[in-house]
Amino acid sequence: MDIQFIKCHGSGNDFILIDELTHGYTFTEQEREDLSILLCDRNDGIGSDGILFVMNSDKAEARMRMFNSDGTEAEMCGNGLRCVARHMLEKEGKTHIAVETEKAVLAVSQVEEIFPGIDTFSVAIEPVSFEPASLPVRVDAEPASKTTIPGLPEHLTFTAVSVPNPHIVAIVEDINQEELAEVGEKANQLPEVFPNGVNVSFMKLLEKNKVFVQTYERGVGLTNACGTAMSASSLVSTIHGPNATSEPIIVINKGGLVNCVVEKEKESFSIQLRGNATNVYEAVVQLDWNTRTFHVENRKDFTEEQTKYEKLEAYAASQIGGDS
Ligand SMILES: N[C@@H](CCC[C@H](N)C(=O)O)C(=O)O
Repeated sequence: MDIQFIKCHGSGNDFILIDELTHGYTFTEQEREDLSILLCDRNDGIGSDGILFVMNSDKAEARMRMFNSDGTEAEMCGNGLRCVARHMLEKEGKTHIAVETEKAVLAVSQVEEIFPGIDTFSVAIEPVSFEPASLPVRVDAEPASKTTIPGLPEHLTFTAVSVPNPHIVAIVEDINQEELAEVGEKANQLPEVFPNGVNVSFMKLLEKNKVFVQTYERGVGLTNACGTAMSASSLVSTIHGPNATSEPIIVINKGGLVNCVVEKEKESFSIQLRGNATNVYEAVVQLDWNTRTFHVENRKDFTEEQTKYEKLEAYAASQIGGDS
């Protein structure tokens, strides 16, 4: 079978985008899981943090399903949704549309550049909930806000929030990547606390409305950036940190930067996540389903986009010079 795909990224969180809608692919659930494990492999596959499947929707211009590199499906993916938004906006020739995700139909649009030369896309991150059952998380504190978590190091306090995939965020003085990896792994081996697993982020407050976030992603491990984690962290920084709602919060990450705007209406929160959606190359996977072997053909690189993105990357790196 030939499968056309686009290799793309949001803040260096990289994906294989497969448009089932346009190409008329009809994968089974098992095939989507198998494709994710096979193609995302960084040693023997194409290598990526996950696969974005673009599908038909009765409620919106398209539906996005996101599978992590271990083959598990996530409720939501912020960086991935920007890539799907770009793909669909270009396809439809529009500046704003809606995309169906597992828990909500979300508005996506092209907006003002967050960095010179970087086409920028904004996606709504909702529903947002601190309700422990929404992650779920099982701890004594309800909601789990700035609390220690049994099984995780006692010097760290976490706030748990679903956006709507599950996140815990700790505000730290300095980000220790090795510790984040250990805590992330451990948190995902605590089914009595996190029955569905959890994405774990460390956030360093850099200055008012500017933070640095790194994430251990459920189903993947440490990634360059996680869009929903940066959204969840921005929200936490308005509650337990100095940052403001209704103003852009710059989130520096290992792969670049994004802006998050946290909106509060009565007791409800929603977040706008704004950032790049960069195409790296497009190609075709020639896959033998029987032997589970494949090779990639007809690769076309989007070199100009990469060059522009390198400037953003260099700027972001300069903002976190001393951190791991
Ligand atoms: N990197 C994504 C989130 C992907 C899903 C996550 N690993 C999960 O299992 O919840 C993002 O940009 O939000």
